[in-house]
Amino acid sequence: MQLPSALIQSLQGLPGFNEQQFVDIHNADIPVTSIRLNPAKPEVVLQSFNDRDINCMPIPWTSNGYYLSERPSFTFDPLFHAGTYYVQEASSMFLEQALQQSVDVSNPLRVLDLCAAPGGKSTHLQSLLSPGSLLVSNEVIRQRVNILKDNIVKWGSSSVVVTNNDPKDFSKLKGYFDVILVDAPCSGSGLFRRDEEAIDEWSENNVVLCSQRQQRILADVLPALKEGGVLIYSTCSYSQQEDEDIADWLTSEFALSNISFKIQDDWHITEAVTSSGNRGYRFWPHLAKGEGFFLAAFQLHEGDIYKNKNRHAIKAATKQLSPLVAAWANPDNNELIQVNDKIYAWPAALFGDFDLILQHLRIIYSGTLLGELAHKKLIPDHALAMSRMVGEAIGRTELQLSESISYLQKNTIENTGWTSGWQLATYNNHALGWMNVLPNRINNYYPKELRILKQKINN
Ligand SMILES: C[S@@+](CC[C@H](N)C(=O)[O-])C[C@H]1O[C@@H](n2cnc3c(N)ncnc32)[C@H](O)[C@@H]1O
Repeated sequence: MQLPSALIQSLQGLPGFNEQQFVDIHNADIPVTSIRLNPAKPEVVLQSFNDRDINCMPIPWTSNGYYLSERPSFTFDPLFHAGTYYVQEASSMFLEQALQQSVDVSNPLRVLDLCAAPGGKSTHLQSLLSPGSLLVSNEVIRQRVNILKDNIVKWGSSSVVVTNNDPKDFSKLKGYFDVILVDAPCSGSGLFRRDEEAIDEWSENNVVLCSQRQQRILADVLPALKEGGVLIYSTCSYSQQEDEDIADWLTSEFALSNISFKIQDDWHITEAVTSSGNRGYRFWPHLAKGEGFFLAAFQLHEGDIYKNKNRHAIKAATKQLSPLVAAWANPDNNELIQVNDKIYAWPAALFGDFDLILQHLRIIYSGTLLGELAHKKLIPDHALAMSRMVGEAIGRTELQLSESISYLQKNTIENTGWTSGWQLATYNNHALGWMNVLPNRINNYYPKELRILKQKINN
């Protein structure tokens, strides 16, 4: 098995990582088969395996999980189809510790499993929740919902709703869930032992794309978490960008605090401490008996979920920029900000909201673009001409109808003795845009993309 060298490189120095042991275990071909029993169905399963000389060894971090000494044909086992057990990777059953150590499961809870297909963690959650609890088991990809539904049906509880929604749809259920599990789609390095083809699909670029998608999914679903509620995040990737970095991003962007768990030494789970001091739990296949897995949990504080509402991502630079802008604009009640060479005016009263939106959404335009800096001078933007902020000292030249049309067609305009310098072209006293009148010509600054393309009214 040829593991991606860029992956190996990126894991150097992580607690618990040992290159030789990691490579060896991937090449050792020791399949780990594990099942989780359904406590709601009478326990005949272990006996049936024993009858077939298959040993069942308890998985230490879960109450109903067992390693099997060999892999039987599940397809031809009626007990499998009867939903008496689920074939599930052992590491991911650590979810049980995360849930039981972070919430009181003896209370009825509303739980969302956001990325649920094919249903391993949803069936596990069903077994862990007390009567009166609700589990919403969601899968966004339509083709994967049926397998999820079939597994939920097999598990036999009636307090589950299976949904097929995009994460952001859940923001309508504001503050509704006590627990949200995001078992996120990821680059899948933790499953290389089971799925060798995944190695070819792995790339550093995909790790970056996955981590961006994980952030989007989390940001979309978080409004549905109740104050004091618990978010459990997991992946089957070893990459820090999808694990530790996401944990740090969550606690820096949202009013979440990290929850740490008690783990026993003989479980051989590695505690990953992030650069912000958050704790996550990583399963290395050369240490713990299972596949690669990472889990971290968080609790939402009371109050606004967006922690950084007052910690601006962007800083107002009103004082520094005012002298430069003063000749052009009168941005009273606005703060001035600079993004690269562009200078914007943002309404002072909305500064915090603009800043918050900027951090979470893909903004195309905001406030008023006053202009762009070139050689320490401001070149005014069309948006300023269209605003009510143009400074009173700015010259204005009233155009006739035909001149106005010609200006809007972005044609060259003859200088018929107009005052020189930057000024607004107006029609009926309404600003059309900027022009710069030079001794021998007029530069027409009407935006090219807005220009009237037709040359004559009737053609
Ligand atoms: C790691 S798998 C979930 C495994 C499942 N929790 C289990 O234990 O059986 C991730 C799931 O996320 C779903 N997914 C993919 N893209 C998604 C997105 N943009 N938003 C939410 N879920 C997504 C995938 O279809 C997949 O079912």
